[in-house]
Amino acid sequence: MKPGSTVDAVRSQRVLCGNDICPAVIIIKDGKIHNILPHADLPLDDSYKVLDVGSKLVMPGVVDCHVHVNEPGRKNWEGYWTATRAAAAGGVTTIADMPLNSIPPTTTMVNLMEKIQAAEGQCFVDTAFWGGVVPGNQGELRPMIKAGIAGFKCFLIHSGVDEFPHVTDDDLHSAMKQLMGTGSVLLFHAEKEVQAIPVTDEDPCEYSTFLRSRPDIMELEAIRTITQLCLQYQVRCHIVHLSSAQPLKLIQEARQAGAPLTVETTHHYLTLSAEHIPPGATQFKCCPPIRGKANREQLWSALKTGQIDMVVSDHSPCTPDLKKLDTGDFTQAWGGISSLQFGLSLFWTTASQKGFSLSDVVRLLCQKPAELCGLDQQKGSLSPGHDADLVIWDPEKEFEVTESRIHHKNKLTPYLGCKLRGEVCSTLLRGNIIYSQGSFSPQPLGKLLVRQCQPQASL
Ligand SMILES: NC(=O)NC(NC(N)=O)C(=O)[O-]
Ligand SMILES: [Zn+2]
Ligand SMILES: [Zn+2]
Repeated sequence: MKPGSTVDAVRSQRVLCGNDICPAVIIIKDGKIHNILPHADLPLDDSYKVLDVGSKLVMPGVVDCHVHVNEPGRKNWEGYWTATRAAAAGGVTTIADMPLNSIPPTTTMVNLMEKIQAAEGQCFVDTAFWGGVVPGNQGELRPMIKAGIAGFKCFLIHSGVDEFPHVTDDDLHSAMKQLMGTGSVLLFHAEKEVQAIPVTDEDPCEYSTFLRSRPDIMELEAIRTITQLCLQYQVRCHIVHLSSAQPLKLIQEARQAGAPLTVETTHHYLTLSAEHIPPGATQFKCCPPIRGKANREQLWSALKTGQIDMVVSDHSPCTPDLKKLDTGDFTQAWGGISSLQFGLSLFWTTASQKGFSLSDVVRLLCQKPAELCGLDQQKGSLSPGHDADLVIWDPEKEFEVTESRIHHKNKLTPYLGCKLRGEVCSTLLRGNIIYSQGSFSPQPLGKLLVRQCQPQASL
């Protein structure tokens, strides 16, 4: 069946139900999973439009809750049309769009309305939105919660863009007081300036020079602040893109003490390592930085024990010129890595070698991110009543990341030329085929996951 078609049932020899992989037929009604019938050979009424995928694996669509779409304002970095097509091609059926790199940033109701207008009619997958906490916008937080924002993001260090300033401890206390009792969540870019970054005459094209400028202690001290705030206010807090393994003990102690705290890492911290980043390869630059192999293995162990809750892309693209590949100067290049389309395959390629199961993939890439965004009643698992968001893929199939495959707006990614395991065949959004074998539905069928409302005069 071609992209754009709506199906009434999906039949496969391998449907991932809970911890089991079994033959089944997923019955879809009004875009929702109506029922999951065991045994794939069940006869169905002739009127049913059945997508039979043989022995391809069927699992819930990936929920990537850390994506910088950068529209409005920096559509040349990435936009909804290209980002959500890349998502669909990668089996991602829901994204949550970060409040920065767009201009304006999503820090007020008026700006949220502008973002929603920019996203209307552009999305191939469902799109939720994070608001931003910046100095002085505490009066905007509750109205944005009423508008259906998934939660908020703040930075404890320069964010990379001047229009999204980082917060001070005082700003955090003000924001926490607004968020108390709302059930919302505050996400933190957890790096803090703990020592003046020494100006050195080290070679700026050597990755080690950049890595030394962002030591583990910057994450450790930021996370110390976050755990204290989280315990004090009992507001849900989430640490985005954990790179260092050093704060894991602190996080565990805070959670054991009753902090409603979650933490994510990203595909690049689990796949790449500092030892393999060549001089001048600024496509590998991100903040916090990719650290050494030993650290990476500690992140994998923490994933295995549940100390890290989920894995996301932190898709943070820019235009190629901002990556300074001509000079290879890590200190001047944009920090951000593009990987939205390849997260499922990136994760599975290594996870499958480390004893992770396919149900671990669903927990880490679908269920837990859906919970973070408050979408777990409709997204993230194959349960009756959930949206019929499905990814149909072949976990054993190898493929190479080539430019021609990439649907992101800018084709620069550190994964170019990598051989990955796990090729996505088709992606369904509420029972509609939005992607199949390289082609997309003619119409963008994604919904904006906000409650429509008019901007209120900012207080
Ligand atoms: N402004 C950004 O997009 N920053 C992002 N940049 C990265 N991760 O390098 C981030 O998530 O902090
Ligand atoms: Zn960040
Ligand atoms: Zn980010």
